[in-house]
Amino acid sequence: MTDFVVRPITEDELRPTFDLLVEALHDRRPSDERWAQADGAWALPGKFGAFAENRPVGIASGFATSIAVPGGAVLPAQAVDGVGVRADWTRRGVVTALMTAQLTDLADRGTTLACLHASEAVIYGRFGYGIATSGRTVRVNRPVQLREGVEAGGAVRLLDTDEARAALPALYERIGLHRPGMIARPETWWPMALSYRLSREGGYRVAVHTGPDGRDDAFAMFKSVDQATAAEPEHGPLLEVRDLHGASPEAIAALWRFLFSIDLVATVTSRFRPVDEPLGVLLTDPRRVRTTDVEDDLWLRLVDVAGALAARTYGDATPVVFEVDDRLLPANRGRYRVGPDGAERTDAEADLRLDADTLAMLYLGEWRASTLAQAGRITAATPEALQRADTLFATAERPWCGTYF
Ligand SMILES: CC(=O)SCCNC(=O)CCNC(=O)[C@H](O)C(C)(C)COP(=O)(O)OP(=O)(O)OC[C@H]1O[C@@H](n2cnc3c(N)ncnc32)[C@H](O)[C@@H]1OP(=O)(O)O
Repeated sequence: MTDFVVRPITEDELRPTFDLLVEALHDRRPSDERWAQADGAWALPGKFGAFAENRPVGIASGFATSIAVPGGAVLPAQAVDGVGVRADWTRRGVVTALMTAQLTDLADRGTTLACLHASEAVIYGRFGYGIATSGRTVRVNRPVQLREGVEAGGAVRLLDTDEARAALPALYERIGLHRPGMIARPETWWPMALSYRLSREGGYRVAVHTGPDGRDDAFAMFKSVDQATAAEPEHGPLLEVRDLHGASPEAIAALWRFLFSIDLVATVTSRFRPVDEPLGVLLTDPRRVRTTDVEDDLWLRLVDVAGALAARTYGDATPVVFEVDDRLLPANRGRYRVGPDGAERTDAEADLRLDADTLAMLYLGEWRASTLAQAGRITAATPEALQRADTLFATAERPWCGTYF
């Protein structure tokens, strides 16, 4: 018997459900001042609550965005930005009911994809989400020297808070969704991201690079973290870089050049960088760059499998027929023929069988079908069908999201 109901939340339930979410994530409820700074970013559309005796016991929140897929198409998507269940209501099916309501609603409204960042990797596979991008943590020990020939043109300037608020949304939009996995940032994303980070407490500063053509083409946020200890009082600060984006590899390299040049810094770190970012090879000594972690980043869910498969491009190989199982959205079940000319439903015999979460892992090009088959996630009629799938789904660049939500 269900002793809770799931429904879209109402205006006066916004703050109680936000409080519930931050407590589930072991954060503190926002003060009135911080809630005001968020400036309506926790908005009504896309939020389902679970209620017992009219009090919230669970929340699944999302906002509408779009996501770039291989080949350059940008598809309608929902970014699921907050899922939490009150501690005294966990393991009673609350999140299952919320995920079912949210995904069914997205399917009814014709949204093609859903995506999220997961607090734990064991939660979302059962709802058809799969790891679709990875992020690398880099640690760079100064001093470093860039190789001759690395872009040195243009200029970098620091923005004050008001300038950053005014400039960054348009700059991100102009840089564009140039890698599969990148998402559009709606207006409501920015206040939540900037208000705290750019405050005195948040401590982040913003650098913008202007290219030789006089146009701004890259930006980064960074903050200094004290590393001095009693034993090492002169240990220089660590520079934590986040949200670094550029319109071209040259613009990104020019911004790294600036960040590596800041005086007194001992170490530069950044989390969730693209796994294939060529940072080490910019330097005369590539060993100065260490990869200290590689983590799952964006989890993807194909809400409309036929629409999603038809929208991306594929490599050159003989077509493969996939049989997809989808427990939560049964309309997606069936066989799909995927080839260099596109993808469509078919009645032909299946070459490969897989679940919705595994298809999501393949979709942006992060994983090879043959690797997933080795892990028992794909059943193949022949090994050769796996090789064809590897070629069809391969992408030139690793997918990357680069936006935290
Ligand atoms: C996108 C984001 O916001 S990510 C943030 C997710 N939120 C958090 O991590 C906050 C803290 N955790 C929570 O709020 C909750 O524990 C949630 C949301 C993770 C899970 O909610 P619940 O209502 O407990 O999940 P529900 O009861 O529907 O469980 C469904 C299944 O998943 C399993 N499951 C759920 N959470 C976990 C977990 N953290 N670890 C292992 N298994 C889990 C359950 O055991 C259950 O399995 P079963 O179907 O085999 O019985």
